[in-house]
Amino acid sequence: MTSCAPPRVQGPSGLGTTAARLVHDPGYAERPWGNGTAPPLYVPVVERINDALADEVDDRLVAWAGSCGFVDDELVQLRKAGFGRLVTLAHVDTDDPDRLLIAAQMNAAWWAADDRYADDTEQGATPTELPPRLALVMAAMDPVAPAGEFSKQLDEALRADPILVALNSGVGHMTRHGSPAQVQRVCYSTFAMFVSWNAYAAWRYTGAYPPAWEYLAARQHDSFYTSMTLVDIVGGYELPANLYYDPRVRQALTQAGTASVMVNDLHSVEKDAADEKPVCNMVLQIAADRDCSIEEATEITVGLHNDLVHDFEAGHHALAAVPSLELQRFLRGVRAWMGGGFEWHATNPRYRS
Ligand SMILES: CC(C)=CCC/C(C)=C(\C)COP(=O)(O)OP(=O)(O)O
Repeated sequence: MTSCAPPRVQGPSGLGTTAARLVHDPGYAERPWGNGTAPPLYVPVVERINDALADEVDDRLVAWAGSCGFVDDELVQLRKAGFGRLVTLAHVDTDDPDRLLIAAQMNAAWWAADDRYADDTEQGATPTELPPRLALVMAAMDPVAPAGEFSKQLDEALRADPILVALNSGVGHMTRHGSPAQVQRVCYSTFAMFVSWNAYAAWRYTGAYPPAWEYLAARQHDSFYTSMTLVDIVGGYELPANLYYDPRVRQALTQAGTASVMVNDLHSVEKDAADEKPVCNMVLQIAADRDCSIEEATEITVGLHNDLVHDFEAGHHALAAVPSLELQRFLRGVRAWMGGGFEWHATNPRYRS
């Protein structure tokens, strides 16, 4: 019997991968951030800044959000957040605003769910309501099979909340551009992310916050890995599932996703600490664990971030030997996402205290 599975990854490993650290790759740079007092972050360089394209995507995003039921100040805040700008910085292998809109819609909707259901007490997030809300999000993203009289009430619930409408609509748009395997990849990494959100909710509810190692393990699934699942759909090609899930590729992608979300934690310390139920954050968990200052915990988090990026870089170099154009394009796309994600956080009003 012949197999139609793509070849398993067999790039070099071992010494060659660590040697990559010794050679400076011009695709990366040390960048100052925040008020400039913390050590610099080692990040991929930004490959594209195109404000006109970003504005176009943001215009389309805000019009779409209005059609999902977001109103007035919510639309103003959405525009200000600049998710169109984020995806234009991060997804550099297309200039097509309709494809970029897929990523803008999904990121805006994920962020809205995160703020309103999980993190932001002022916006109505409560730990005890989170799990059932997330169960409905899953139904909005991955249609529940028709169930006679029970479907009517479900449909009403899915239409009653703009976040659910947005996630349903965003997946619909993604489905028009991506294959079934790609779409389910996005859905299931979102659902894994929700397990971490539920863990944070339990920690915030009991007040028994996790040690840094446990938070970091949860953060791997609640990271920009989820955003990076969109790289090939937005780019207009498909990385086959058996390459996407190859352990060495997966490790590189989780390193990239976690590194990028450490950039978020570094920029969010004040915002996360200020909530009446403080939001888990690597800097805050390290400071609590080690009874050290925020400055020291920041330095440790920067070190962790930089190690993750160096490890991604080494893994990327090792995987360069794999004869798959899609894999090479995807890894370049993930590298670009990290660079664009850094630029967005460093320049976004959401993270300015
Ligand atoms: C993939 C994605 C955008 C998921 C939503 C969850 C999310 C907003 C992040 C992974 C970013 O982390 P965090 O919730 O800490 O973000 P803010 O600091 O509130 O911007």
